[in-house]
Amino acid sequence: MAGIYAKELEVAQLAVQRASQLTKRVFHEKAKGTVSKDDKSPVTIGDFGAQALIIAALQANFPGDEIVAEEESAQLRADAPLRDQIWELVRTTQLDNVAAEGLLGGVVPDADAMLDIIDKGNSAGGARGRIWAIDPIDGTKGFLRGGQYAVCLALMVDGDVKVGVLGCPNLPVDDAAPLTAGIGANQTDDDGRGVIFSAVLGQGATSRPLGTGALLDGKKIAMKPVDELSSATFCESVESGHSNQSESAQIGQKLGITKPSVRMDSQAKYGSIARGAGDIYLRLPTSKTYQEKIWDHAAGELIVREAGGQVTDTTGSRLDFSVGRTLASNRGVVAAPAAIHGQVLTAVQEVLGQKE
Ligand SMILES: Nc1ncnc2c1ncn2[C@@H]1O[C@H](COP(=O)(O)O)[C@@H](OP(=O)(O)O)[C@H]1O
Ligand SMILES: [Mg+2]
Ligand SMILES: [Mg+2]
Ligand SMILES: [Mg+2]
Repeated sequence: MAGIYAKELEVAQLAVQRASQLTKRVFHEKAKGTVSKDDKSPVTIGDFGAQALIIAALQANFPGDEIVAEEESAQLRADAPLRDQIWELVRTTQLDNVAAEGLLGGVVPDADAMLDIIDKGNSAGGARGRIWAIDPIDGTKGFLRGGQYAVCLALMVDGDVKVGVLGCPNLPVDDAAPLTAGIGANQTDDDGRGVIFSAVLGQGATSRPLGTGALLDGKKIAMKPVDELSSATFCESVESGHSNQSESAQIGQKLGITKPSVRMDSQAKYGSIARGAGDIYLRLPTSKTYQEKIWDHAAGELIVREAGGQVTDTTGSRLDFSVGRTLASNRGVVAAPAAIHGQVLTAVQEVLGQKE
């Protein structure tokens, strides 16, 4: 039965699959064409190329939709060699499935068209209409370090996330493979790796092997029931600048969790807890001013909720994707199975309350 948003889901999965093929090529190269953005964060030819391929696919299918994407082309317009490197990747990355490649609209006409396509991701977001959120590489620092990263795409309608897709090239295909401390470093996308997580609001969440052609069969995923909170696995960012790791350690202690946190980059954390490979994801603000970006959370948040989880910020409010390009009304993220989310949130608030 083709459900509501069936076409959006299919196009989104194929677009993420194709963009992941591009990022995988760059992942294996020593020189990843890294440049520094205004905020000093890194961006690579993989980020720009993946964004171009995803937007091209969306425009071929949903030309009236708005797009909020992380990257913009300004730096490439001032750097022809960098632009050409990206164009070469974009021009030569296709799905081996001809029908799927056709559905995505085929090859972008030329390098200038590619720059314009990248800039189609400049929507201001908001509470009205159909808006896609794209993070072409989430966890760019992990991507550069050889850790986890994710290609992320979500559709919001009137400010609500309806469809979410995450491509995680370096995660094991096996949903049952538990998170271990090593999963955030020295990763590969060799055989047995690469998974797409997807969800449609009200229709549950699935995982399927990433593959390179027609979409492979998906399996329903669900969060693992946590009988004993003390044996739960919690995950957080590798980057101490992105999430306060000393507070999360105190929260873990309060909950009686003895295992150290699993640190991994990107929304691979959301996908991993959604399939029960881990249990809790904490993202604790490191500054009073930083606003989380909608593309860093939209897909993962839906996937976790559709797998039986609850996701709030540290004040207990649902994440509000309707207020623009950032989650301006939220602070941090607390994601856990619905049955224990309240307990986790209480511990979070006790620890954060101490520093007020
Ligand atoms: N001070 C900060 N606090 C929280 N998140 C931050 C941050 N500075 C950057 N980020 C975001 O953290 C994301 C990565 O998350 P994680 O640490 O979980 O891997 C980055 O996404 P990109 O890698 O797409 O730029 C970036 O948007
Ligand atoms: Mg970035
Ligand atoms: Mg990101
Ligand atoms: Mg990114």
